[in-house]
Order: sequence, then C-alpha cells, then structure tokens
Amino acid sequence: MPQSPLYDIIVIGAGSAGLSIALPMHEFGFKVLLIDKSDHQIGGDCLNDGCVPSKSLIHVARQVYQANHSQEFGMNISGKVDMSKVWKYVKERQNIIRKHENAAFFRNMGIEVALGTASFVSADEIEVSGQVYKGKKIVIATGSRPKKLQIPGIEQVKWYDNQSIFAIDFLPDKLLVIGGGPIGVELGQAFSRLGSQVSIVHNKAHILDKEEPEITTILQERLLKEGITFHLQAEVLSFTNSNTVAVRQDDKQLSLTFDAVLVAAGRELNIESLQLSTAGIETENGNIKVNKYLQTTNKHVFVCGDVAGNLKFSHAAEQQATILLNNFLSPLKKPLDNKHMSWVTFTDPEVATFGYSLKELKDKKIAFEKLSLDFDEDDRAVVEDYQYGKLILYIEQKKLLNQNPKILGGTMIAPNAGELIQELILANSAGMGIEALFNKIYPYPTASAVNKRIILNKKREQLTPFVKKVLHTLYNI
Ligand SMILES: Cc1cc2nc3c(=O)[nH]c(=O)nc-3n(C[C@H](O)[C@H](O)[C@H](O)COP(=O)(O)OP(=O)(O)OC[C@H]3O[C@@H](n4cnc5c(N)ncnc54)[C@H](O)[C@@H]3O)c2cc1C
Ligand SMILES: NC(=O)c1ccc[n+]([C@@H]2O[C@H](COP(=O)([O-])OP(=O)(O)OC[C@H]3O[C@@H](n4cnc5c(N)ncnc54)[C@H](O)[C@@H]3O)[C@@H](O)[C@H]2O)c1
Repeated sequence: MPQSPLYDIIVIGAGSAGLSIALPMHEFGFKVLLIDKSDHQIGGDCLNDGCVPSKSLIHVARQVYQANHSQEFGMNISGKVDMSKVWKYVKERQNIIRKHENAAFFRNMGIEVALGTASFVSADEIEVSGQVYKGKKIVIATGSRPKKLQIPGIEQVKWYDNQSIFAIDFLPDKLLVIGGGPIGVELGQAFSRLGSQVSIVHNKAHILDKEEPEITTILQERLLKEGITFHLQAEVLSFTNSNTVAVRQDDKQLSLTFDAVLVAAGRELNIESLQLSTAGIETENGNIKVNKYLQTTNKHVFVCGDVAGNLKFSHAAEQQATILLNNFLSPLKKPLDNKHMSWVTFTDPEVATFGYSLKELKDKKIAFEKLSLDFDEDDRAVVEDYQYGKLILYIEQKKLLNQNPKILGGTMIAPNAGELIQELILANSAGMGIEALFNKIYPYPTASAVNKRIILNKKREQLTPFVKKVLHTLYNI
C-alpha cells in the first residue's frame, strides 16, 4: 500500500477563507495542499457567485439608473437593457480576478492543488478523486450555499439563487425576491434599476434585520421611491402556478405574480460530503462544533470562513484566517472576537456598520452613550441630494467629554457610507477616542465631515450656563 503524501497543511476549499490560509502558509515555506471541487470553483462564492458578480451588477445598474435620471436635466434616454451585454461586463470583471485565482496559477507558485470533492478517510487523511493525502493540520474552508426553500409548487417555477441568477438570460418584467437580507436587497435594487418590477417578500418586520431599524427604515423608504414593493412579516405559502405565489401578510392572503423568483433566504453550510465523523469531528445543530480558537473536536482540524457558522463575509473569512495563522505560528493564542468587525450592504444608499451593536452593548452591560446625526443640514448632503442620510455612533459613557470617550460602534446610511465610515472603523479598532475626530480638519465640503459634526454636536451640550460664565470670565481677563 503506497504511503499518503504528507503535507504541513491541507486546506479544503479555495474561496476567500482557504486562499487566506494557503497562500501565506506557502509563503512562509510550508508544504501546502489546496483542494477545491474544480478549477472553475476556485475563488469560491466571492469570485464566482457572490461579491464580485453582485458588485459588478450593482455598478452596471447604477450607470443605468443615473442615465435614466439625467432626463430631469433635459437628456433624452431610451431603450432597454441588453442582459447579454450586462453579463459580458460581469464575466469580464470575474475573469480579470480569475487570472490570479486558478489551479495553474497556484501550481506555478509552488502550491499543490487537488481538484475534486474532499472527504475525511481518517483523523488526518483526506481523499480527493481516489488519492489520499495526509496533513499535520487540516483546515475546513468549504463555505456555504443558498438555503433551498421547500415551498409547495416551487418545482413549476423559474427560480434562481445566487448560484444561477448571474446567468439569467432575460430581464424579468416582474421579479419576486424571497428574503430581505443583504442578497435580496442588493440584487433586488440592481434588477429594479435595470428595469424589473421588483417585490421583496421578507418574513421579518424590517429588511436587513441585523441592522438598526432607524437605518433600515430610511433604506426601505429610498427603495420604495425607486419602485420596489415590500411585503414584510410575510410568509410565502405556495406557488399556485408557474407565475403566481400565495403570500400571507397581516392575516390576509395575497396573490403576487412574477416572471422569475430570486431565492435569497439564508445559507446552509457545506459539510455533508466531508464525512466529518470519520475524523472525530462533532457537529451541533448543523454547525461544526469548535472552540474559541476555531479548533474542532479533532485538535488537528480547524474551520475558517462561512463554514465556521459565524459572520459570513469575505473579510470575516480573512479575519478568521489571520487568527488561525497566528495560532499556528505563535504560542500566544488569539480567540475569535467580532468586536471590531464591520460590514457594508452595497445598496444605494449604502448601509455600513461596525463595532458593537446596540444589542451587544446592552447584553454586555457596557456603559455607553448614543449619538445621532441626521444629514439634513450637511452641505455635501444638500448639494448631492442625500439629506436622508444618518449616522449613529456609540461612545463610552464618561462623566466629562474631555475624558476622551472611545468609539464603541456605529452605523451609517449614505451614498458611499462604506468609505465614509472607514476612519470611524480605524478609531474603533485602534482604541482611539472622539478627540481624534474632533481635532481633525476636514476639507470643505467632504462628505466624511459628518464624523466630526456628530462629535461637535455632543460637545455643544457641554456649553452649560456655568461653562459659558467661565468662558466669559476668561475672555475678559
Ligand atoms: C450574492 C452574494 C454577495 C456577497 N457579497 C459580499 C460582499 O459584498 N462582501 C463580503 O464581504 N461578502 C459578501 N458575500 C459573502 C462572501 O461571498 C462569503 O462570505 C465568502 O465567499 C465566504 O468564503 P469561504 O471561503 O468561507 O467560502 P466559499 O467562498 O464558499 O468557498 C468554499 C470553497 O470550498 C469548496 N468546497 C466546498 N466543499 C468542498 C469539498 N467537500 N471538497 C472540496 N472543495 C469544497 C467550494 O467549491 C468553494 O470554492 C456575498 C455572498 C453572496 C452569495
Ligand atoms: N454586502 C455584503 O457584505 C453581503 C452581500 C450579500 C450577502 N452577504 C452575506 O451573505 C449572507 C447570506 O445572505 P442572505 O441575504 O441570503 O441571507 P440572510 O440570512 O442574511 O438574509 C435572508 C433573510 O431572508 C429571510 N427569510 C428566510 N426565509 C424566508 C422566507 N421563506 N420568506 C421570506 N423571508 C425569508 C430571513 O429572515 C433573513 O432575514 C449574508 O448573511 C451576508 O453575510 C454579504
């Protein structure tokens, strides 16, 4: 019996998570085996069915929307979007990135790549396409896939999910979106801007239900103005024929028609084909059981990325990979900690969130103060027509503001909020206080000046009659 080749590390899955482990480990001089199902799936969801195609589509949809809106300034715009041209643009963008995310590229670098579905055959061995490989350490980075909906009658319907929507060969006149999470709202708005009449059916009271309702209410109003219809706290009952769905909302039954359905109702982990029990890896409620160091019940096997069952973002996968790399190489182990995590929903306007949420602050009994700024009087918001914008900031509660309270978390809705909020994320992760923002000079009229204005408003509250009296005394000396 030939011996299985031995690797310092075997990484199962070549998506955001797997690549963030395999590439640095190779650079550090370790013998790495990277596995994915096929060459075409290298890059994972982010490149193939997620971030890259969705952000490219959102870019195209914004161009179309802005062109249509130039009519109010006298331009004449007519015509319908040609979906083959839209997908050509999207595929081109993916192919640019694919040039450095494929098996030949990694093999040229010196990383060994095995293609096929991986499964454990022992505690430290993996089989791929009939070949067995042994790893000193093994990282499971197999990601997640769209949850399938078991709705009666769905088999007669043209339905899509994130794995098929980026190849839809027609622009639906009416698109029904099931799920008002980030995929549903980002893609719902993109299709609406391309020309579809979009209805979003969501089973919670607010879209993007992980965000603050104060913020998502603003987003919902913007999307309503663009022509998107919402059915909130609604339950999809059944598809009554190939283009009609029965929905229950507020104890009423509605009948909605559509040409196509986009299912964006959450995720399931890719763990079934791994034969985890063969390696002594336990699962719990559909998740792989891990400790705070992302280590499974088999101490040589770790998880990273969506499959870890934590936050599902490309940059969360990257953060988890950084923790694993640290723990592989340093005796000072770091646990997974989401306290500085941030994310952006790329709707227009964007919703950007970082640090502790209101709920986390309350749950952790952290003394905090909530600051809030509406952008109605911000000059940049006025000239660029986004006075609906809003920033919420959570800062440490201190008796005196000159104690320089730290920024604990926050959330913003505005065009480019994901960029505007970056300095707040830096302040939060670097443990900086509000003075850093207050003392900064913002070129006029930069949009990010709202980050100072919110602090300025707080400082104004300190101008009590006593403080004013002191100021007058000082002035008159
Ligand atoms: C439409 C959409 C838009 C998104 N937009 C954003 C965004 O803007 N920003 C953001 O941060 N995140 C976004 N995400 C989330 C992001 O794509 C994921 O969090 C990220 O791709 C997870 O990376 P991963 O490596 O954990 O998993 P994946 O990218 O899913 O990679 C897992 C890999 O493992 C392989 N695999 C699975 N099982 C096996 C097996 N048994 N053997 C061999 N290989 C296997 C798969 O083929 C796949 O290539 C989006 C997701 C979607 C669906
Ligand atoms: N910009 C970004 O960073 C970005 C963009 C897209 C996706 N993502 C990631 O991908 C993950 C998956 O996105 P998603 O939107 O599919 O999942 P999600 O779980 O975040 O949201 C899906 C929503 O659909 C609702 N839902 C579930 N079943 C339903 C039903 N039968 N009828 C009506 N509503 C239903 C759920 O309550 C949930 O709020 C996200 O959690 C996020 O981590 C990130």
